[in-house]
Amino acid sequence: MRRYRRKYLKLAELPSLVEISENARKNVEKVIMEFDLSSVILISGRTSYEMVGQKIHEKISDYVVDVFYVEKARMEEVRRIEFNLGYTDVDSVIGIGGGKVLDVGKVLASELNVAYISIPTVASHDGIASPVASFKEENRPISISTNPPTAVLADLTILRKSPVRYLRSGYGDLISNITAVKDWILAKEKVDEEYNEVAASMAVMPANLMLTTANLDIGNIKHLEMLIRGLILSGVSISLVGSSRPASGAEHKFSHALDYLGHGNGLHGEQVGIGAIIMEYLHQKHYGIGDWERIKQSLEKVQAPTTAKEIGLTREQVLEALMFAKKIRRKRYTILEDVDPSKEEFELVLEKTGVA
Ligand SMILES: NC(=O)C1=CN([C@@H]2O[C@H](COP(=O)(O)OP(=O)(O)OC[C@H]3O[C@@H](n4cnc5c(N)ncnc54)[C@H](OP(=O)(O)O)[C@@H]3O)[C@@H](O)[C@H]2O)C=CC1
Ligand SMILES: O=C(CO)COP(=O)(O)O
Ligand SMILES: [Zn+2]
Repeated sequence: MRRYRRKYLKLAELPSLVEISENARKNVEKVIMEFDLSSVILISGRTSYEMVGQKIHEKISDYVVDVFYVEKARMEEVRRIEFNLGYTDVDSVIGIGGGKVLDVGKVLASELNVAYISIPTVASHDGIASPVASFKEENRPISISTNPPTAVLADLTILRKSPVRYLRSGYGDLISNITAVKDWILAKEKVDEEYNEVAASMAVMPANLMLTTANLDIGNIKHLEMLIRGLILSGVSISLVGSSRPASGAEHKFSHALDYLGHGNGLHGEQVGIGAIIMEYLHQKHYGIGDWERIKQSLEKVQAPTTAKEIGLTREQVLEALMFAKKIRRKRYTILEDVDPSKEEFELVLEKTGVA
């Protein structure tokens, strides 16, 4: 009898409202009113509050019942806020900040079962609109499933002024969807995994669009808008299938391995960008599909790192992480499971691609 495989077939919960504009920050009160909210918890970081949050807070102070600063991406922060809230009536959480703040806000809103408004002040990965939070517990990275944000307000004026290293990281996370989706197709073909064409297209098309954009410059408002739209679509593709499958393949296993081993100083998107060069090379070599040089050149174009050294990694550490990556999330079938590359093969890939 045929196995029931439709694990992704369920009613997807998606953000109800997404605004990407140069003035999105000015529409927070409008959104609060649209969703008929009255008791807002504001979550921010010290810097993001000073740079962005304070002004928004002043405008919506009638609705805000409490403000919390997030220091760490940990469950302990969620518990601290919940403890301080006690039995306060809350109908929404607004997160204003980087990934750390947005992830804590996401978990908090999910636990309180209230609306969540995500206002990114840096865009370093697709977590700005996804139902995934990434915490570090006892020095180990873990991915937690949450509800997706109810609304995402991405203000291009704020993001254009944010530190460019984070935008470059966001670019790496978007580009990494190219190898993530190749791995998903591989899993469909080799182990009959359920595949969702709509989610795959949402994840990979914006990445391909960026790869083919002439004179790519993420400081240019139009290109920045494409990047942010791509990251949001990537997050929504995850919501659509209830799994990070469309945006996380072998290149993410490599990044998780680096985090797990505590190697280097790269941001998530920097690590998966380099991972994408390596995995694209392997796809090209073993199945004749892909163009690793195009991925490398596009990362270079936005000045994102393409070598191990740039993110504080030695060749040995990269090799260790690549071998360790095979042990991460074994059920997610990727090129690592299909080819099971040896250390010698990885050494060759690092040399050929110039990664290390
Ligand atoms: N959910 C997901 O899918 C994923 C989540 N992650 C997680 O996300 C986190 C990393 O997120 P990331 O955004 O890279 O880093 P952070 O959230 O740490 O934010 C980056 C830094 O920039 C500061 N900052 C924020 N906004 C501005 C601004 N507009 N101008 C200047 N400085 C600013 C922050 O200060 P302050 O905090 O004081 O405001 C912080 O020091 C990690 O916890 C990681 O595990 C990583 C990958 C995927
Ligand atoms: O980073 C992510 C997608 O870009 C989330 O993926 P993970 O489920 O691998 O943490
Ligand atoms: Zn990612």
